[in-house]
Amino acid sequence: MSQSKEQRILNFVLQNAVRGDPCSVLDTIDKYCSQKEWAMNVGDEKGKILDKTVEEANPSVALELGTYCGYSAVRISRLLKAGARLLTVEFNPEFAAIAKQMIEFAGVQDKVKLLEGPSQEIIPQLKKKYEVDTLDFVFLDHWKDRYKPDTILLQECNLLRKGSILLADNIIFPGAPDFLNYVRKSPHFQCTNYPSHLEYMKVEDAMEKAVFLG
Ligand SMILES: O=C(NC/C=C/[C@H]1O[C@@H](n2ccc(=O)cc2)[C@H](O)[C@@H]1O)c1cc([N+](=O)[O-])cc(O)c1O
Ligand SMILES: [Mg+2]
Repeated sequence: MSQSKEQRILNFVLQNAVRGDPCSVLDTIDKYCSQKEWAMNVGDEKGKILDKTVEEANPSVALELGTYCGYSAVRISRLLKAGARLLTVEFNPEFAAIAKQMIEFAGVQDKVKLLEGPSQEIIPQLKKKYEVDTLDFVFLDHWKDRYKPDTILLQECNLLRKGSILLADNIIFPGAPDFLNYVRKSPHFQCTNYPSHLEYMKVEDAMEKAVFLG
C-alpha cells in the first residue's frame, strides 16, 4: 500500500525535526511542503497572522476546525499560557492519526485535545461533553462551505461571548464567500481583513478576523 502524502510529511518531521520543539516541527513541515510536496497547512506567512491573533486573544479555551496534519494545532498551542487548551476537530481518521503523532512529537499534547468527527456533530457537544463554557478563540480552516453554518451553530450553542475572536483561513483561495458575506453584514461581528498569500505559493489569499460583539 503506497504511503499517503500526509504520512510522508509526518515521516519527514520524525526524521528531521527536533522532538519537543514546536518551532522546529513547523519549520520542517514548511520546508517539506515548499520544496517537495504542496499541502494545505496554513503555512508561515499566514501563520504569522494566526500567531498575532492568538496572542491578541490570549485564549484559555481555543477551538480549531480542521486539524489536517496538525500544523496549526502545533502553531496555536505553542503560544497558549499555562493551563490553556486547544480543542481541534478532525473528520478524517487517517489525518487524525497523523496529527496526533505530529502533536505528540512537538511536545504540545498536554495542551491539545483532538476531537474526531464532523464539526456539526462536535460543536453541540462542546459544553456538556468537553466542559467548555465559552470559546475565546476559533480558527476556521476546514471545508469552506462549513464556515458559515458552523459560525451560526457556535452562536446557537451559546459558545461565543462578547470579544470571542474568530479567524478564518482561505478567504480568497479557495474562498468562503457565504461566510464572508455573513460576518461582514452581521451586526454581531466586527470584521478585519488580512491580505496574504496561499501557503507555499505566489497566489493571493487572505484571512478574516471576526470579533463577536454579543
Ligand atoms: O480545502 C481546504 N481545506 C479544507 C480542509 C479540510 C480539513 O478539515 C477536516 N474537517 C474537519 C471537520 C469537518 O467537519 C470537516 C472537515 C478535513 O478532514 C480536512 O482535514 C484548503 C484548500 C486550499 N487550496 O489551496 O486548495 C488551501 C487551504 O489552506 C485549505 O485549507
Ligand atoms: Mg486553509
